[in-house]
Amino acid sequence: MRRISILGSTGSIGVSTLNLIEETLTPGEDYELEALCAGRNAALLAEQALKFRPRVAVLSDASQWADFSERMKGSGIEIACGPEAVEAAAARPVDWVMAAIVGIAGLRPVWAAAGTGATVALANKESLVCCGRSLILRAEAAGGRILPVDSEHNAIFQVFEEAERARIRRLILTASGGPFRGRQREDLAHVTREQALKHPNWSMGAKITIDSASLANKGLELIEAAYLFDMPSAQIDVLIHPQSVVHSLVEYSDGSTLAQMGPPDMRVPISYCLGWPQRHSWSAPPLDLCALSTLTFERPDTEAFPMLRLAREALEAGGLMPVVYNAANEVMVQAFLEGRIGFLDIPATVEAAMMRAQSLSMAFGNDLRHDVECIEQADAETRAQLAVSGEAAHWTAGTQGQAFSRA
Ligand SMILES: NC(=O)C1=CN([C@@H]2O[C@H](COP(=O)(O)OP(=O)(O)OC[C@H]3O[C@@H](n4cnc5c(N)ncnc54)[C@H](OP(=O)(O)O)[C@@H]3O)[C@@H](O)[C@H]2O)C=CC1
Ligand SMILES: CC(=O)[C@@H](O)[C@H](O)COP(=O)(O)O
Ligand SMILES: [Mn+2]
Repeated sequence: MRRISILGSTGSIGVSTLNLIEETLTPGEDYELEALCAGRNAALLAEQALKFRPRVAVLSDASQWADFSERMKGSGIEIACGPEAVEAAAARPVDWVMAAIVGIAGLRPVWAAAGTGATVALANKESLVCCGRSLILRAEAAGGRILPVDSEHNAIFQVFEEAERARIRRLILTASGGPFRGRQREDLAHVTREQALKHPNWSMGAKITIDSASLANKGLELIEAAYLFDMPSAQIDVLIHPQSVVHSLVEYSDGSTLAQMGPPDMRVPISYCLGWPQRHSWSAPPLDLCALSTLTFERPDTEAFPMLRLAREALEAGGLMPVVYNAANEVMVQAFLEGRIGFLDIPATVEAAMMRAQSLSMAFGNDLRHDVECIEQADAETRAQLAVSGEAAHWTAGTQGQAFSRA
């Protein structure tokens, strides 16, 4: 019997995880649910809690608390509210946690879960990008481990032979290219929120979908891969693969390149994490190779999509620069989703934030002992500066096309 918690249960990954659990595991026999946590969707969290009956259900957003507690009245399930309650729920001892809160809001809960010794199925890439290897070391020190849910990293994890590490030439991350693949930079100035939210292959939450459109998602994934697999930037490549069937590859020095393939369905990597170290059977849709037309690969255009180049620069700068990259991106994605800025303001502002961080020397050094407080400080400082500067308006003036340079 395994004890399971799901952080971010009302989101795209959270719902898929609950669907898989419902299909393949028997409550009370195979698993019991410890915690379900969500942000502000009181109706869905209450529905999930009443159906799956966790020990505790936690909503972060206090403005939805009255609605949530009303829906949970008489259920006998412990309920709680606020970010601290989410963190406390994540710290409860369990065997397996799905970490699927979006963005930096996942940082403290992921850090807490990693400290319990649980197996943490990590979807929340932003927390790993900010923590670096310290998150992995924390999980291992507590007797647990981090398993990658992100489809590319899950693919690499499936074909990465640790004993052959010295003979791994490079990791190749695949990227769909998003809805604007093939466009020139100038064509991106006036793209709309609705266009950016139309991912060609995957159905996902809004933030990651915008990240896919700007290639910031692949940028975050580049950093994620470096930390997860302890590989230098120079040994990680990105290729555009518009079909999203080959989820990533590992090239060995004997000429073999191993790939993991599958339909673009997150239940595949989630089930791998759920079953690990065994495979987990479910009604998985088969990959119909004959129905595929062609599988194509091309180099990414980092002129039109600078977020990939900036992520590599953040990774190579080290220290807290990935925190700056992530924080500035989160602020700008939210502003774009709210219609306050244009698409090209995202990379321009992230680049400006990184240049500022570099000039303040706030983000340098390769000290991997990041603790949550220093990450939060760098995150808050980046956000505060963007707010003071009126986001894009001030930041982008005069910085278009200027290269971020390493010290
Ligand atoms: N969707 C996908 O296919 C993939 C997602 N990922 C990663 O997984 C993570 C989740 O993505 P996705 O499921 O698409 O996102 P969604 O936007 O669909 O879901 C986000 C989840 O986080 C919850 N949440 C938001 N803020 C808080 C908070 N402050 N405290 C607690 N919970 C909060 C939301 O709750 P509520 O809705 O109630 O507000 C929701 O449950 C992201 O980091 C993403 O990059 C990685 C690979 C693929
Ligand atoms: C499903 C998944 O893992 C996403 O991160 C996906 O990779 C997004 O697609 P892009 O390749 O377009 O970023
Ligand atoms: Mn991915």
